Amino acid sequence: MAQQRRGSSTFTHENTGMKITFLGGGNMAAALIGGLIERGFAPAAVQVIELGAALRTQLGERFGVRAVEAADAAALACDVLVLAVKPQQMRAALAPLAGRLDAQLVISIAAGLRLCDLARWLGTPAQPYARLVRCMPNTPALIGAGVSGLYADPSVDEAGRALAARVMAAVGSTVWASSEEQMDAVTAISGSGPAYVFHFIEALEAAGRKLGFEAADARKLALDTVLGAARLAAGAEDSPALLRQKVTSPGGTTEAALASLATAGWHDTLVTAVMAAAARGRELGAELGKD
Ligand SMILES: NC(=O)C1=CN([C@@H]2O[C@H](COP(=O)(O)OP(=O)(O)OC[C@H]3O[C@@H](n4cnc5c(N)ncnc54)[C@H](OP(=O)(O)O)[C@@H]3O)[C@@H](O)[C@H]2O)C=CC1
Ligand SMILES: O=C(O)[C@@H]1CCC=N1
Repeated sequence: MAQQRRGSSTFTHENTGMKITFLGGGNMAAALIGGLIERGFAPAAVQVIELGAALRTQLGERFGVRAVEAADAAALACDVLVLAVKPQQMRAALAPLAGRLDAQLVISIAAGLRLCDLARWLGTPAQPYARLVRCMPNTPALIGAGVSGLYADPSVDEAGRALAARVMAAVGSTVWASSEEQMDAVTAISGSGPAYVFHFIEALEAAGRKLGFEAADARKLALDTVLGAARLAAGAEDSPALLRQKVTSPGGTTEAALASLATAGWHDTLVTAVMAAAARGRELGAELGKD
């Protein structure tokens, strides 16, 4: 996998001339739109096609973007179309677009769905639409701290690949996958990953409550520990394993906790959980693309 540094340059419609439309305006689209706008992308260059009326109003009020119920000509007059509906909703959502795209770069952020199936659904029987990139972002994109995996259809040219990377780099760091199969692994590690970390924070917070802290203090202790440890690990030359050892005094408190985690099989349980997520991604792709 090739890694890229987090981008932080000003990214406006005026200086890129780029228009971006989202199909689906839910959690992940909102995180990406919020991240792009926060980093200087002009709201006037962003459109959303979203079925839910309440969500359309909310997106308009929150971000100042144009939100429409169906893919009208204005919505499709974009450079980048981001497919951000649930995998199970994708085929039906793409049906009204089939055969209507010409040069737009299509970025799918859907878990599991394979490029070959998206190309079929977006194109015509005679001509699948292959200007497609699979990306897997995560919700910290909302604060510009996401990480995204990308994999482009081999037919996508260098300009198309650079455009996809530019969009995702505006909301965090990027990693190119070397095969499409790796996208299910990215989904399992970093796409779903924030949920594992939030779950860990919940558990640390629950322990704080059990040990007598008020809710606010228990949360602060848990959150600042995760934040500080992640920042330390990100900036350190030492590996996470070495950093862990440096916290663990022989015969001390950390050793007692880590022994308890080892007895519970915590490390292997987490690895198994990530494998289950990757397997579910593969299964979704096979299930939803089978005909
Ligand atoms: N959430 C996450 O952390 C991440 C999600 N993803 C991927 O992002 C995609 C979106 O996930 P998420 O944002 O969580 O899902 P959401 O359900 O929050 O968002 C999807 C939105 O699309 C709407 N929608 C459904 N069908 C259509 C249609 N035909 N036209 C327009 N809008 C439509 C849905 O409306 P309604 O609710 O009424 O159906 C919903 O508001 C998924 O494919 C997921 O795999 C990727 C990375 C991380
Ligand atoms: O749970 C899911 O399927 C999506 C993909 C990665 C994060 N959320």
